[in-house]
Amino acid sequence: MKQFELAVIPGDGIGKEVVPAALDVLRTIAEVHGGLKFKFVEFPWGCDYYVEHGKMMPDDGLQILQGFDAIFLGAIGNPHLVPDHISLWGLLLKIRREFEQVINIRPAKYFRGLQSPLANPNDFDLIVVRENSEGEYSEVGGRIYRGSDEIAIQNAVFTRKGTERAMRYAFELSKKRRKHVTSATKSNGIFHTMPFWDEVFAEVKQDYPEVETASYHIDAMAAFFVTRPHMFDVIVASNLFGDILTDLGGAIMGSIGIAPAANINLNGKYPSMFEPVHGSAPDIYGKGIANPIGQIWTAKMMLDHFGEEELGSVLLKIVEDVTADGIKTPDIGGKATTREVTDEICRRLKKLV
Ligand SMILES: NC(=O)C1=CN([C@@H]2O[C@H](COP(=O)(O)OP(=O)(O)OC[C@H]3O[C@@H](n4cnc5c(N)ncnc54)[C@H](O)[C@@H]3O)[C@@H](O)[C@H]2O)C=CC1
Ligand SMILES: CC(=O)C(=O)O
Ligand SMILES: [K+]
Ligand SMILES: [Mn+2]
Repeated sequence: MKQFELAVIPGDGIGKEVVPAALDVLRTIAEVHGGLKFKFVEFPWGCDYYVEHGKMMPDDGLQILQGFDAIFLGAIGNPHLVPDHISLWGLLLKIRREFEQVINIRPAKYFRGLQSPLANPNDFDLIVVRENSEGEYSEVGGRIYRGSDEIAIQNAVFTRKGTERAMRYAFELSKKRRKHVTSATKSNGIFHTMPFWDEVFAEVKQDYPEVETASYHIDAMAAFFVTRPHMFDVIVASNLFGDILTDLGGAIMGSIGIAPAANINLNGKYPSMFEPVHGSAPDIYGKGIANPIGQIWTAKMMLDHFGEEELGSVLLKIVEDVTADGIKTPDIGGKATTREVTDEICRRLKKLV
C-alpha cells in the first residue's frame, strides 16, 4: 500500500469550493486503485485567518508543512479583507520561495467538449515552464515621499542559476514531448535582465542540439497564443511573463477555471505544491458554480508527480468525457454546479472497478 500525506490549504473564496471537490475525486481514485491511500490534513490558513490572527499562517507554518509529501492548495486572496500583495506574499509566495519550488509548470491544450474562443484552436497542446522563485516578483525596491513627489522602485532579480535552471528544465521536458522550446523575452524594452535572459538561453540550447528553439518578445507571443497556439510545445518564461501567458492559456482552452499548475521543488528538500492557475474568484464565490476542473487537473499533476501517471491519464480522460457530454459549469457554457460535475467524475471513476 502506497500512502501519501497531503497538507490541504483550501485558502480563500472558491478555493473552499473546488478543493473539497478535488479531495472527493482523490478519495475515489484511492478506492478505485486499491493500493493507494491519501491522508489529508487541512489547514484553515488564508485571509479569514489573517483577520483573526494578524498573519496569513502561523509562525511555524512552514515547519508544519515541511513533513508532508505534497501541498494541495486552492487559491489565496480576499481583497475586501487583506490587500492582495500582503495575502499572496504571506502565504502562497512564501511557500513557493521558502520551499524552493523553483519551477511552475502549467499545461494548456485543446480540451474536448470545450468551446475555445479561438476560431482555429487546431489541437494546440503546450506547456509553460515558469521560473517560480525570482524575476519580476521580488521584494527588492521601495517607496519614498508621499503625494505628488512619490517614487516607487521595483527591482527584478534574475540570477544565472535560476534562469539556467528553468531553461534546462524546459529542454529536458521537451525531450519527452515534441522537442521544441520557445523562450519568452522582452529584450527590446527591458535593458538588462532580458538581454541576459537571451544570452543564457543561447548558451543552454547548445547542450540540446536535438531540440528546436524559437524566441519571441512577450507581446508578440501573447498575440500568437491567440492566432496560432499550435506552434508552441514547451515555453520557458520568467515569473511575470509565465503568469500572464498561463491565464491566457486557460482562456484559449475555454476558461481559466480549468487550468492547472504544479510548483515543483527540484532538490527534494521540501514538498511540491499543486494548485489551479486561477485565484479565489470573489465574483462567483458562494454560488456553488466554480469550475472544479482546474483543481482536479492539478490533482492529476500530483498523481504524475507521485509516479501514478497511468491513473492520472485515466482521470483526465474521464474529465474530458464528462465535459464533452455537456456536464459543465457556467463558465464553460453549462448549467451544472461544482458538485454535479464532481459527482459525475466520481461516478465514472467508480465504474472502472
Ligand atoms: N494562485 C493564487 O492563489 C492566485 C490568487 N489570486 C487572487 O485571487 C483574487 C481574485 O483575483 P482575480 O484577478 O479576479 O483572478 P481569478 O482567477 O480569481 O478570477 C478571474 C476571473 O475568472 C473567473 N474564474 C476563476 N476561476 C474560476 C473557476 N474555477 N470557475 C469559474 N470561473 C472562474 C472568475 O470568476 C473571474 O471572473 C485576488 O485576491 C488575487 O490576488 C489571483 C491569481 C492567482
Ligand atoms: C499570483 C498569481 O497570479 C499566480 O501565481 O498565478
Ligand atoms: K491558485
Ligand atoms: Mn496568475
